[in-house]
Amino acid sequence: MIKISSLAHVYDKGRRLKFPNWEIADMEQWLLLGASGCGKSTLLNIISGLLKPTEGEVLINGTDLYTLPARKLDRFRGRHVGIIFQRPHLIRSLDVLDNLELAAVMAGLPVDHERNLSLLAGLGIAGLAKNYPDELSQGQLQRISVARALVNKPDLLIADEPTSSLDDENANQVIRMLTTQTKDNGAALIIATHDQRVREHIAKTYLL
Ligand SMILES: Nc1ncnc2c1ncn2[C@@H]1O[C@H](COP(=O)(O)OP(=O)(O)OP(=O)(O)O)[C@@H](O)[C@H]1O
Repeated sequence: MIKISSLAHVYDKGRRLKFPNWEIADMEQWLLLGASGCGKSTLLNIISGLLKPTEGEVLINGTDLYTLPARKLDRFRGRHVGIIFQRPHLIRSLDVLDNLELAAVMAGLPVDHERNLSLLAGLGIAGLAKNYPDELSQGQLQRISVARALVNKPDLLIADEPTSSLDDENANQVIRMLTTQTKDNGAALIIATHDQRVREHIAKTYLL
């Protein structure tokens, strides 16, 4: 279960961004909606352990994220939270499979080669395992980001506008992958989006 309470954040010279309390039960799937600039990416960064909020708490399975020392927090995030950013962040000098394997290594987990290949196959991109990021389209990179976020079987998968660069067919495939893979892995899912195609698939909404 994920719980945020009394959260607020102030960037240098910025206004105070305040976030309503939120409880996400195991395996629940949520949309995070709100107008541009209202703080969706900020909230996702806070929940995923990347940005310490000015006020409030984030509990993931009973662990209060921001009481952990930095190294423990990094490791906790690597094991429990999968993140898909607006733009894919892949290591250019590593091929696709090595990028997936790096996610496990960084979290101190063993590499599961078969699982990584089957994640790629599930997204229809098994043939790209040995390609380098520079050789791939935006849509292919986005699907690889989805696979990489699932490598460590996270409790929570967070996706920030995961379908914005995809055509209908690829968007549908990614939404299906996100919703079914998170269920199969017992993970909760948060998707921040403006994309109507995603809104049709997920019932619960947190509005900022
Ligand atoms: N690193 C930063 N430093 C200072 N201000 C920031 C920073 N990141 C975001 N902000 C400000 O905080 C507010 C919320 O930004 P955020 O990116 O979280 O909104 P958002 O809802 O995700 O927007 P969008 O839908 O356009 O991506 C905005 O006013 C933005 O300018």
